[in-house]
Amino acid sequence: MSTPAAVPTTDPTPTAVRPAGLTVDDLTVRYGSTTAVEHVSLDVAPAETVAVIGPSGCGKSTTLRAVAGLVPVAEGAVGLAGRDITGLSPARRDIGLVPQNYAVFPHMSVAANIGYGLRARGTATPRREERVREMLELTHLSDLAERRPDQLSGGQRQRVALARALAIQPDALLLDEPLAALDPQLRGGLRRELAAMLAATECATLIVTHDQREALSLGSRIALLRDGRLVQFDTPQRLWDDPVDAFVADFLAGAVLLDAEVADGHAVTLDGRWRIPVGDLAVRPTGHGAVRLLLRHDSLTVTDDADAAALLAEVTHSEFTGDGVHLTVRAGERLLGVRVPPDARIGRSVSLAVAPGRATLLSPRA
Ligand SMILES: Nc1ncnc2c1ncn2[C@@H]1O[C@H](COP(=O)(O)OP(=O)(O)OP(=O)(O)O)[C@@H](O)[C@H]1O
Repeated sequence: MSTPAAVPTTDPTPTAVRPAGLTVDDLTVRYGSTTAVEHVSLDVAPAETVAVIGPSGCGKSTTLRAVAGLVPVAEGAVGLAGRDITGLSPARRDIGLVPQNYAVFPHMSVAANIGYGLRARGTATPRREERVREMLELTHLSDLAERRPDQLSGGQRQRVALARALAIQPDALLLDEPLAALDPQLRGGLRRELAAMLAATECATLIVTHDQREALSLGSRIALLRDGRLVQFDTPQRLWDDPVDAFVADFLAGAVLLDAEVADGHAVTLDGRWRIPVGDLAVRPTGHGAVRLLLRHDSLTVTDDADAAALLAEVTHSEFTGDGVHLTVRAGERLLGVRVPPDARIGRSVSLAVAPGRATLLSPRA
């Protein structure tokens, strides 16, 4: 197990004026000739949790590392609690970091691990012991205070790392894939526990994950990155309901976003190959013109070949899911998903219709 990241050794900043939480302003980070993060801006209010999400290599960890001061900022600024911390060393940032492998000191007890940052700051023993007790309680580790990390489960070690990061009462908490190393069976329970623990803190929390479910359930807002750039920064609901582009729709919800045109009571899409009666759509257009059609996994059904509004599509893949079969079909250049009952007799092509009220029309994005 690797050694933990540097822990702040200075006294906390006076708390008189602390207007803002964490701000990342036009951040660019380069590793030599590789630009890992490009012009990313986001903010996290005190007591808020923002999830940073995106495909592998999109710059999530780099964003976190730049906020922690572990990689240099090429352009832009990082602010915390009303001060510019861009040029500060990691130790002077009042930030608690839980790195990807939630490293803890293997030779120290749980309690000593949690109290480490406080000791490094010279916090008096009675206050330190009180704070360690509070953190043990918050993370449900009181009974394990004297154990060493190798006597703990993965989930318990993760809680020690979290408790240690929170013990110093940081202004910001950074969590890099906090549940990634855990068994899938453990993750659901720990996700709920983590949400409860984060709700009990006052710090601005930035959590990196590549798990859509984790982001949707833990973040009050989500920053979605692609190729080092911020694609959308919004509430989970708005990302779900109104994705800015097809990438966001697909990444977060496995949904498909098609450009469409409304004319003569139909939404026409896929280069005119599919004319969907607007009465079948969840949101009916008020006028004519360009719209976007959002299709989710339950938006389509297989219909009769004689259905005039049907779209003929070629089946490219079928996957048994227990309660049904998930078909991937090709319509022109686009791949769409449709669920059918397990006993459905499906040939090499299918006729698709919109399940009434299950596909949504969105306004075009500027
Ligand atoms: N130390 C480094 N030196 C050079 N390039 C790096 C370094 N660390 C990361 N990169 C590159 O920067 C880009 C962003 O990497 P980063 O680790 O931030 O992505 P990520 O979104 O966290 O990925 P993952 O989900 O796989 O952990 C990638 O192209 C990566 O290869």
